[in-house]
Amino acid sequence: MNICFIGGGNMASALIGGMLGKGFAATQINVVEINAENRTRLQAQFGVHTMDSLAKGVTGSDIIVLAVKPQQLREMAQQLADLIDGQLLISIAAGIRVSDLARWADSQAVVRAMPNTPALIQSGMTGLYALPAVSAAQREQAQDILAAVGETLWLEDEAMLDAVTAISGSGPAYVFYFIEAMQQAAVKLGFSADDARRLSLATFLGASKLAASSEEDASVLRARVTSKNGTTERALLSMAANHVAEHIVEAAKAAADRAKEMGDELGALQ
Ligand SMILES: NC(=O)C1=CN([C@@H]2O[C@H](COP(=O)(O)OP(=O)(O)OC[C@H]3O[C@@H](n4cnc5c(N)ncnc54)[C@H](O)[C@@H]3O)[C@@H](O)[C@H]2O)C=CC1
Ligand SMILES: O=C(O)[C@@H]1CCC=N1
Repeated sequence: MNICFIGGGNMASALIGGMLGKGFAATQINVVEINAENRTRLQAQFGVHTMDSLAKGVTGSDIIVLAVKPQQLREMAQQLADLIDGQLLISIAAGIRVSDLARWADSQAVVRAMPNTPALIQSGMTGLYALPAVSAAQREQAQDILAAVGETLWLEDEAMLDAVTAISGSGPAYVFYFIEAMQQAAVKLGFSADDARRLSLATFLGASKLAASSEEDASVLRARVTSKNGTTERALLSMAANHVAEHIVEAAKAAADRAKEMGDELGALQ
């Protein structure tokens, strides 16, 4: 299975790094990237073959992963229309609907996926949606690539991919934001930046692993930390008074709305 990435930026790099770590061979992967600096970085970091010509990258590829920005996708897909011959297209662009991509690329063999950057360490989460014309074998190819870098969730309703984008696609940024805030708190309480980083990261890792390995709901695990009239209770009361949970829900809703808005705006282009 030969795979061509078009666009070799942040998300393509995370996917490529994760795939190589899981046993894919660098010789299976071509990357079409217009930026020369990025091509040099990709070659040095992953040993993959890079090029700036779409035609060269696509030749001999079974699967094409579209990893450019949503605003760049239409032009690229329209160029691809003359170059492809039944290869599976996997788009990871936020918001862009499969029907629009199928129209631009003049192909029905299209899967829309929403991965996330922890794919780099095979700890990703990807939502997937396939057009009805995608064969079972092609669905399996998409599954093989994305399952290599983490968990997958196939959706029956494409609109739910905007929600996946808001939760797991953008989600790592929310978690990093919380880690940053914890580090700031630790520094304010007197720790060096290094110790603040250690304390915050170990706490996130430990709590995440505990939540993932437990049958209990997060609310139950939270209650076990929270002694009556103790320190945690004081912190959680402060968070509740500041409506932290509601703000997080609102933020994720804003992300989902933005995904839909991008789909509407960019999909309206012929
Ligand atoms: N960064 C993230 O966490 C996630 C991003 N995505 C999606 O992945 C896509 C890429 O996002 P990033 O990697 O963050 O962006 P990025 O800007 O890091 O990467 C895009 C790359 O495409 C290249 N490029 C632009 N036009 C090109 C063309 N015509 N031919 C070849 N290369 C071209 C750019 O030089 C750049 O290196 C977006 O559509 C985004 O919605 C999806 C999930 C998560
Ligand atoms: O911010 C974005 O638009 C992309 C999609 C999900 C994560 N990054």
